[in-house]
Amino acid sequence: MTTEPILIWGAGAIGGTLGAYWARAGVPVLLVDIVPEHVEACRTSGLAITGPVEEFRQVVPAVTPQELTGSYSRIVLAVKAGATEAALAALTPHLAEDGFVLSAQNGLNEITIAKAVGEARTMGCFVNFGADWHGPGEILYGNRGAVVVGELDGAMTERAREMHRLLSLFDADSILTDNIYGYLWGKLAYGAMLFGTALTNDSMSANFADPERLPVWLALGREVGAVAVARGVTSLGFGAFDPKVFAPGAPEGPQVKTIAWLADYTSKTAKTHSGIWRDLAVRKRKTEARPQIGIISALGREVGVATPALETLVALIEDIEGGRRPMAFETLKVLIEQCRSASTTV
Ligand SMILES: NC(=O)C1=CN([C@@H]2O[C@H](COP(=O)(O)OP(=O)(O)OC[C@H]3O[C@@H](n4cnc5c(N)ncnc54)[C@H](OP(=O)(O)O)[C@@H]3O)[C@@H](O)[C@H]2O)C=CC1
Ligand SMILES: CC(C)(CO)C(=O)C(=O)O
Repeated sequence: MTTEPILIWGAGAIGGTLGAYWARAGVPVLLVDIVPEHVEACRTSGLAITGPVEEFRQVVPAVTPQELTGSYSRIVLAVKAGATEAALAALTPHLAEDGFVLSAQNGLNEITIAKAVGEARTMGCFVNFGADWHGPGEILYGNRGAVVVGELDGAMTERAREMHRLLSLFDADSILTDNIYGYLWGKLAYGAMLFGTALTNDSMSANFADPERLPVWLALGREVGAVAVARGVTSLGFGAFDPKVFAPGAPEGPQVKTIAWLADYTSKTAKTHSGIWRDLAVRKRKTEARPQIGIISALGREVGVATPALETLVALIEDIEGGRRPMAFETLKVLIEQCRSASTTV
């Protein structure tokens, strides 16, 4: 068994939680993060994991990118999508020739990573557990959620099996898949809806439970579903969320049931609001809207699929980021009205 640490690049909500669990299980880990106070807390007093799943404190070796030396064969990338390129520039000199970067992120960062380090040095991962970085050395682990890993080409390699074994130490229900892009597209359908919930200050669950907002969730699910199908992706989900119900021509009944399930599912977490909401309302910073949601419209255009609701969603999020619109129902209402009138004209 190798004693070389797994490098976790970005030790916030997702990377920090994985790192604390792995370190506690005796897996050698080294966190890399640009927040010096967080790095200092992790390696001295320890990283405190709080919340309903489990509470513990774990010292985890950690460095800033400037302090890092050496070459590593396994790098888990867990920065927000907007930081992916900067992180890749800094990590590539530390990636072994025969090593790989595993993206523990939302969106299709694997495409960017593969361009930077090569497809053969990229592995995909779908993470759907909920966590929030609350301050240096403090992470709320709000709920368990799907963890799925796989090679981009679906091959069942030894290294993918090993990452699955390691991820299973974090969550025993982790899955090894031959269709990681299917899971990533499934999360994009849910993720687009999460961006919609962040247009207001209401919780994810309150958003999904409100019948007035239903046309938005349906339109976003259908647009992502249409692009996925046109690109030949077989989307996969989690729990009772099956993104295939949003495929073109699919009946509305199962779609409505899926949103009702999401209202219930998102009511059972200590992380009541999405990471997007947190970026806007708490961290006061740009979200992953353009790299995570904008890319769906760009990929849709390539195959002749229009995505008007997704485009308006990104514009509204960017208006909030730029201080041009409030985080409030009146902003979501713009999208509700667009989606309502589109569904009556079809
Ligand atoms: N949080 C969640 O519940 C979930 C998140 N995800 C996805 O996981 C990914 C990570 O999100 P999350 O953990 O929430 O984000 P966080 O902001 O909590 O953590 C990212 C950490 O990486 C740091 N960072 C930024 N740029 C760099 C860099 N160049 N090098 C090293 N560290 C850097 C950040 O610092 P700083 O804050 O100063 O930028 C921060 O400490 C995202 O794609 C997100 O959408 C997926 C499922 C659930
Ligand atoms: C809601 C969650 C945690 C997925 O369950 C997420 O992906 C986010 O906050 O962006």
